Amino acid sequence: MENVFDYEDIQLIPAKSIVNSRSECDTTVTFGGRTFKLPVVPANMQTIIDEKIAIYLAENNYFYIMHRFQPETRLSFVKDMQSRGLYASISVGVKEEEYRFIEELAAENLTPEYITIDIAHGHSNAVINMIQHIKKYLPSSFVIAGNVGTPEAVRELEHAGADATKVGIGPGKVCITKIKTGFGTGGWQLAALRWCAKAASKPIIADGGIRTHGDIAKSIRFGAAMVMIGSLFAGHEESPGETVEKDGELYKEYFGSASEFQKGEKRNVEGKKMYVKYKGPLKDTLIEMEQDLQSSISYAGGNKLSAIRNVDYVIVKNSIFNGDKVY
Ligand SMILES: NC(=O)C1=CN([C@@H]2O[C@H](COP(=O)(O)OP(=O)(O)OC[C@H]3O[C@@H](n4cnc5c(N)ncnc54)[C@H](OP(=O)(O)O)[C@@H]3O)[C@@H](O)[C@H]2O)C=CC1
Ligand SMILES: Nc1nc2c(ncn2[C@@H]2O[C@H](COP(=O)(O)O)[C@@H](O)[C@H]2O)c(=O)[nH]1
Repeated sequence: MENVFDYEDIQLIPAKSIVNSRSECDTTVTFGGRTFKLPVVPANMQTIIDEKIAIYLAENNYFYIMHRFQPETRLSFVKDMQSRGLYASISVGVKEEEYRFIEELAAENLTPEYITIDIAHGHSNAVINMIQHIKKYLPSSFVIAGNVGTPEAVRELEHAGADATKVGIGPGKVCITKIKTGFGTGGWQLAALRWCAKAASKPIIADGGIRTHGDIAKSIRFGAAMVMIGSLFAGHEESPGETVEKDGELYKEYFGSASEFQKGEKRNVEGKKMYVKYKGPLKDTLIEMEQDLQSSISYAGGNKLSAIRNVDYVIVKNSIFNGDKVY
């Protein structure tokens, strides 16, 4: 493939501003029939989201996807969210018991508004069958399928009935797939996103590898409708991970969904654990993300997110950071 690059190799080129203040720029996005404040979703991982955070995000018009690692709580989670008048957005895997879970939801007349099929190698018959099963039992759920890293995979999952696909195999901060298997989009996630987006006829979620708020704008430029983020959302006051103190500083744990910490065993491990500096309240990060994205929109010469989609860009061969630290 020609033109392989990643987030840090790209700079978007400014266009004449049409706003008098960045606060005029609208960062909202419509995804699956609902409008959200930001085109951003915290990763559906156990150290990133729990029920309390899901409620906060839904109540404040942010998109969320609950993880699938406490399967016994999912049915009551859907009930609880919907009885509060909130949307329900859950994850499933592809094992046999997940088929029964979908049937159970249908039998109880519970239709989650969003269902994400969350497996490592989403270009598979296992995912295609699960998409079709969900569409048969819960036809009005919006189905997100992944993860994938090629246009063929996007087309096949869309053709099977997926309403959106999630792109990113191996670019994550706690991912070791690239090292353990030699495969994935790690190191060229942004180019893979562009490649997949050209083939897509439905929305794409860019998943993994976001290290700065500017990377959100770059994802939008290269075809993402939504951006899934793990590490930037780890380490908050509300984050579910364990908090530890080291040399007088607070840190919180962040581990991969395919790590031995998640799995409880050392089989097919493709994730690791790290400690992230304590960041304070989640609300502050969401506000900063919104302000930074408003600024991105203004540099794009517009007042809506869509302005970013058309900007020119350059590939900066030696990395935009020139050895600087991000913060
Ligand atoms: N985005 C990414 O880069 C990655 C994300 N993850 C995350 O880790 C979690 C666990 O993922 P996963 O292991 O898929 O989930 P599961 O452990 O639930 O596995 C799902 C099913 O797919 C099978 N499977 C898994 N990997 C492959 C493969 N490469 N080829 C064929 N079959 C496969 C598994 O069987 P068996 O275990 O017997 O092979 C199992 O039956 C998820 O949350 C996922 O998102 C993991 C790796 C990469
Ligand atoms: N290869 C692995 N990828 C994983 C694992 N757990 C989660 N993930 C993926 O990472 C992103 C988050 O990436 P970040 O760069 O924003 O931190 C997440 O959404 C998953 O797709 C894992 O164990 N192995």
